[in-house]
Amino acid sequence: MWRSIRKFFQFFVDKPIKKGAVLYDRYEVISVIGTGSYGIVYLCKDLKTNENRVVKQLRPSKRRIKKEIKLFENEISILRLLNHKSMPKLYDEFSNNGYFYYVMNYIEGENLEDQIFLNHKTFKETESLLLLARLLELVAYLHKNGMYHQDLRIPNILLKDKEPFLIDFGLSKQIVSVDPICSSSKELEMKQQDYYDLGDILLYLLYTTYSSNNKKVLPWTEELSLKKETVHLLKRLLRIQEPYSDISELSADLHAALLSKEK
Ligand SMILES: Nc1ncnc2c1ncn2[C@@H]1O[C@H](COP(=O)(O)OP(=O)(O)OP(=O)(O)O)[C@@H](O)[C@H]1O
Repeated sequence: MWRSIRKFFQFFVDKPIKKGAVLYDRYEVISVIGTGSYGIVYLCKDLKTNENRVVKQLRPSKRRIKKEIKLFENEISILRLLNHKSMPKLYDEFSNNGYFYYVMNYIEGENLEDQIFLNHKTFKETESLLLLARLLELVAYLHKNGMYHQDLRIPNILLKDKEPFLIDFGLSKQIVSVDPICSSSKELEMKQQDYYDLGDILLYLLYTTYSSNNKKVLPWTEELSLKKETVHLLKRLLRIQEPYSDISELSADLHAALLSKEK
């Protein structure tokens, strides 16, 4: 009962801002390009520079919830630290009448979830591993700089001409390491969470070519016909076997899988 009242309330309060409205006297709304659990994302025109920008607004229904404001602020503080062509660049942040916004560059790609489920895009084994290798480079950049994404999922990856971009840093963490050589148990835990999520993404990609009339659901090890190196990689990513504790080991196994012949 309370859930449906809350949903009804959110539906009205979270109505997106209309096309043509100008935010902060500067960003003209062109369209809504995404809605997530805590943000509404607009494509806007920056009237000062004439360039397209993306403005993310904290959902109005969440603007009085401390935890949600904290997540939004956390995302901004992580974006401020990023300096990578395949990750968003923060341009501006503002609040207006108690609503919170930040501004980033527009990445013209489509998210991987829509590509798979709406456009029915498929990825063969080698293509899946190659995409994983590109994602691993992005994760390596974050980890090297003491940042952990912690929400690597298919809706948080945009693909533009086969190049992946990482977005949605709301749950990301930054740790200033005391010892640059040895990572603390917290760092290791966060690292392995990102690796696990990469394993989950790889499994999504590999299942795009799977079809069967079999009504019985079997484990992925039986449903998918994969190279033994890919199975080994997945088992370690998904912690079925000893999890990876550093990126060089993971990277070596990924390259071994890429180099071996497809079944
Ligand atoms: N910089 C960008 N350029 C282009 N599209 C973007 C950009 N940022 C976000 N989007 C689009 O908006 C959607 C929602 O963005 P985002 O994941 O940041 O919102 P969210 O509310 O944090 O979502 P979630 O429910 O995953 O927490 C994305 O899936 C993507 O399609």
